[in-house]
Amino acid sequence: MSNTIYIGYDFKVSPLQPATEILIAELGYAGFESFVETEEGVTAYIQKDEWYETILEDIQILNSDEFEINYVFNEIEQVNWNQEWEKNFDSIVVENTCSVRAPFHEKPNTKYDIIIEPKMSFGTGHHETTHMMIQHILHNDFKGKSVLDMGCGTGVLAILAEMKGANPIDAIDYDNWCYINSLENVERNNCKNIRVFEGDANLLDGRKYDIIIANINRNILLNDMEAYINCLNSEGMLLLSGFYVDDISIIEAECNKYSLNLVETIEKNQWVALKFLN
Ligand SMILES: C[S@@+](CC[C@H](N)C(=O)[O-])C[C@H]1O[C@@H](n2cnc3c(N)ncnc32)[C@H](O)[C@@H]1O
Repeated sequence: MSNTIYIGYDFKVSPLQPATEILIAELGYAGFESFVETEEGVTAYIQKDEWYETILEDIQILNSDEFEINYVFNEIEQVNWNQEWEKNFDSIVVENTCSVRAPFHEKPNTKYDIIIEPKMSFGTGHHETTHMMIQHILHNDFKGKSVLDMGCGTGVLAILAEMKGANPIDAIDYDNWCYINSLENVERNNCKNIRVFEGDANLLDGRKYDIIIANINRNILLNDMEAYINCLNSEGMLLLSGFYVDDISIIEAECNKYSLNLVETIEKNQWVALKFLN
């Protein structure tokens, strides 16, 4: 499997707000996946596979007379999420119950304490989607359940699933860095019930799970939904994130095709995480 190549756009925005906020929202709808706010604007990342020549043509704010927005962009072999993490330095705590921190942070007083060194992988808990998926996992019973974490990144969600009693757990990511990083984090957190695989939905043939977790993005989820649902047990649970409020209807319609019903929505800064039941 190859490493994920990103295109990074460095936007300089004047005046900064509300233009930066609007720009991030518009870029998110266009398929950009990660954003790092800078002193002068924002750096936005999109996977090269999702990128096309005219991607900025529909970004309305770039044509606004009220703001001046300039940008440069280039191809990046690997985004160093670790540097972004260290820039953001703080550990995070979700609902006073689950912390996600680096080894150099002080041990917090939380029921679930996850130690992550993200290196080049996505999943430190700082992103809205990871945060909301952690919330869904905290709210649900994982004891003795078989779990699939698709697009595991750092392995953070699989690790929390094990801490909540899930067994066995399969964690899959198509990115080589994420695969290796998940293996390291699984070990770092003394997890015993997680198997990590490098690959995608093609690995799923024949396996069955009580709970499937997938925080990826709208297009991949829509593309691979059938494969996920084929390996979900009857009365299983599907937790999905990596997309926006406006995408709920298309994701819900796809799940309804397989008789899965939307039962809970968590929303944060326009991002959502959905819980479906079979
Ligand atoms: C938004 S990150 C989520 C990481 C982590 N699960 C979390 O919640 O923080 C999405 C992850 O999915 C992986 N990914 C993207 N497309 C995939 C695919 N088709 N199959 C498996 N993994 C994929 C990426 O490499 C990335 O690590």
